[in-house]
Amino acid sequence: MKAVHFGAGNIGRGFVGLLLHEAGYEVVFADVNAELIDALAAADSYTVHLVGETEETRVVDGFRAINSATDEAALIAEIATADVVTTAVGPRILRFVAPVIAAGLAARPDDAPRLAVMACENAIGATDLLAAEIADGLPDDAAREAIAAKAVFANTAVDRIVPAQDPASGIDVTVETFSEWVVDRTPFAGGEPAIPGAHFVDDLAPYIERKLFTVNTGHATVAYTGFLQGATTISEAIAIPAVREAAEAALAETSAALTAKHGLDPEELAAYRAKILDRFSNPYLVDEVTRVGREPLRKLGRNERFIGPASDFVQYVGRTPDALLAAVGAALRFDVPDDSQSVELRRILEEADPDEVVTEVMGVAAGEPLFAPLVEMVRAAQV
Ligand SMILES: NC(=O)c1ccc[n+]([C@@H]2O[C@H](COP(=O)([O-])OP(=O)(O)OC[C@H]3O[C@@H](n4cnc5c(N)ncnc54)[C@H](O)[C@@H]3O)[C@@H](O)[C@H]2O)c1
Ligand SMILES: O=P(O)(O)OC[C@@H](O)[C@@H](O)[C@H](O)[C@H](O)CO
Repeated sequence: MKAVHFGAGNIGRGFVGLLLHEAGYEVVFADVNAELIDALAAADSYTVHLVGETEETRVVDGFRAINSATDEAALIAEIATADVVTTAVGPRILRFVAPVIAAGLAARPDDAPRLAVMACENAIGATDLLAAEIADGLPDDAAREAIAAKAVFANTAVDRIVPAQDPASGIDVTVETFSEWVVDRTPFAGGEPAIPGAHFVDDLAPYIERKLFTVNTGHATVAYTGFLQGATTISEAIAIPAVREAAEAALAETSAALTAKHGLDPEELAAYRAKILDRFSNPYLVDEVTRVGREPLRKLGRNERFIGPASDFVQYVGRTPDALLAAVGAALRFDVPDDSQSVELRRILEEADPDEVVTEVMGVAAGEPLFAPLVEMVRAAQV
């Protein structure tokens, strides 16, 4: 069995690549980072260090590595003969990997088993987005039908905290011990790929929303409020009482929305929240607030970790999500010169009208219940 995985970065090596390897796949990493690809190609194996209250190591070997910026022909040939394609490149990058996946699918024999395609990104419907990018790049409906017949696209939710790595550790990766990979079973119609580390479910929506609107809402709240308090890492930030309170309050709102919308059990959600806050406190992980807060414009989007649960809270709980609004206020103050979206956010806040920021950045229209309070948050961040 062979899997082609796009994005040999933190989660690519520390989670998706590891699970595919443990499932018995020969993993072919594809990445545009030449230094990383050269290091992977020159190595026989890399080690994943799982750190927390217990420590373990796992070795990944038998992989290959292809530079997707310079060796497209080799990558197309690999996709044409693979069983699985996964990505962990970031949602904004999916459009750039779509054409080569389309070419690999086109090169697949008509009688080959359908290729399982799963985008492992922090976004609702990331695989749908990838499938749409692939379809948009094709010349006509006949080409779209031919490609659709050769692939099965399944959405997923992936959860494991993998910080930026110390360059001194080379291609080895340090990760937390916790991990969860949930995949929508329905597109496979009974023929899901054999990945023992993945959990196939009939309805992904509650899982992805529970993950994104708890782990990632909490993480981002800790990152943005911690940044404002001068914290450098997530474990440092969550040790500050005001930061922890901000995260607990935001997650109380997201849990209430999840219960009202999906019927999730409040006690189970309380235990899930407690476990997640413990994961953020992991003293063995050095995870910087700048990584967790990266790309604030993406994180302030309509279906993302703040506005998504805030609008569900208004719709299903019927109240104003004050704690989520406060977290949005902190996100609007994220000022990191190395983060191009933070720089762009600062420019937008200097130049744009608050109404425009709410409609354009957050996707909330005038007249929606969240519009006025969000405009107030933007206005306050502009002074
Ligand atoms: N790190 C985590 O804790 C974590 C956990 C769950 C999900 N995720 C999600 O996984 C994705 C990747 O996150 P990460 O933390 O591993 O980031 P990362 O920056 O460590 O890795 C991304 C990799 O993608 C590569 N890349 C960029 N453009 C590419 C292209 N056109 N073709 C091929 N490769 C390309 C980069 O060179 C990099 O190696 C994101 O969507 C993130 O939200 C991350
Ligand atoms: O990857 P992002 O930028 O969407 O979010 C940053 C972190 O919250 C994220 O990478 C978490 O570490 C991860 O989602 C944990 O499963």
